[in-house]
Amino acid sequence: MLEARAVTVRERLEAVDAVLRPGEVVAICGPNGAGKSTLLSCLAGLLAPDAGEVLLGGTSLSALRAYERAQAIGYLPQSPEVAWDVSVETLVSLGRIPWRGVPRAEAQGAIENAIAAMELHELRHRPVSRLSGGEKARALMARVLATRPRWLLADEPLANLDLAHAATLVAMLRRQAGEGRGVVLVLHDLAAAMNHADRVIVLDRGRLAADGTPAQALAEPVIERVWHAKARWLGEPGQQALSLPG
Ligand SMILES: Nc1ncnc2c1ncn2[C@@H]1O[C@H](COP(=O)(O)OP(=O)(O)OP(=O)(O)O)[C@@H](O)[C@H]1O
Repeated sequence: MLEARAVTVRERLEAVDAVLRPGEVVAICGPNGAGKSTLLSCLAGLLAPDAGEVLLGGTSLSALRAYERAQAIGYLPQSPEVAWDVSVETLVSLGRIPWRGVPRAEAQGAIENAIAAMELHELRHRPVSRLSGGEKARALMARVLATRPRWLLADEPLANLDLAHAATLVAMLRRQAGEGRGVVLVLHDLAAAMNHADRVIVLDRGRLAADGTPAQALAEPVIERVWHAKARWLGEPGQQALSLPG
């Protein structure tokens, strides 16, 4: 389990509690500035809370060594920077850094699976500087997958993807959850959260506003209270769209 216990970051998060379970796809939603990225960074162990703590399997993240944390938790930031202009294949292989000492064949298998999962075969030798925004996003997700972490934390992973690649990514994340990994996604697209998450956490001005099934946490009255929008859900469960008044 990955647990946020009364996590507080000054002026950004106020005593947020959340217990995340393996096998679940959890969406973190909320308006701009609500604290979503801040919470995800705390869960990844990249930002230390001012108060409260994050526990992984009962152990405080701050007590783990950096490589142990990196083996367990894969993190895709909202606007990732790539420091060196390496090829896609090299970038993906950087996901194996936390696992130094693991047999080469196992590492290569993880890299090949990640390249296949993100449909990057044709781009594997291309320098990162010559990728489109969506291609780069897929390459960076493949780097996270190559680590084979128990937890996949991604900030707006669908933002740059076209329809088909977004569907591929959603299916892949569901498979990861089906294999027992925990998947935590910051999503602005409330329909994606409604249709694809098992559970939704809503933040509002640094506080927990709702936590439950998508139907509970993204109910129309919650959307009105948190987003100040009179929206209506249309369509069948699993294929819902959000209609906003013009
Ligand atoms: N490094 C920082 N130092 C101080 N305050 C910050 C920092 N980064 C973000 N903030 C502030 O903390 C609050 C929460 O930011 P955060 O990025 O977590 O929001 P978010 O919900 O992810 O927003 P968005 O949807 O716009 O990406 C915002 O008011 C933001 O201005």
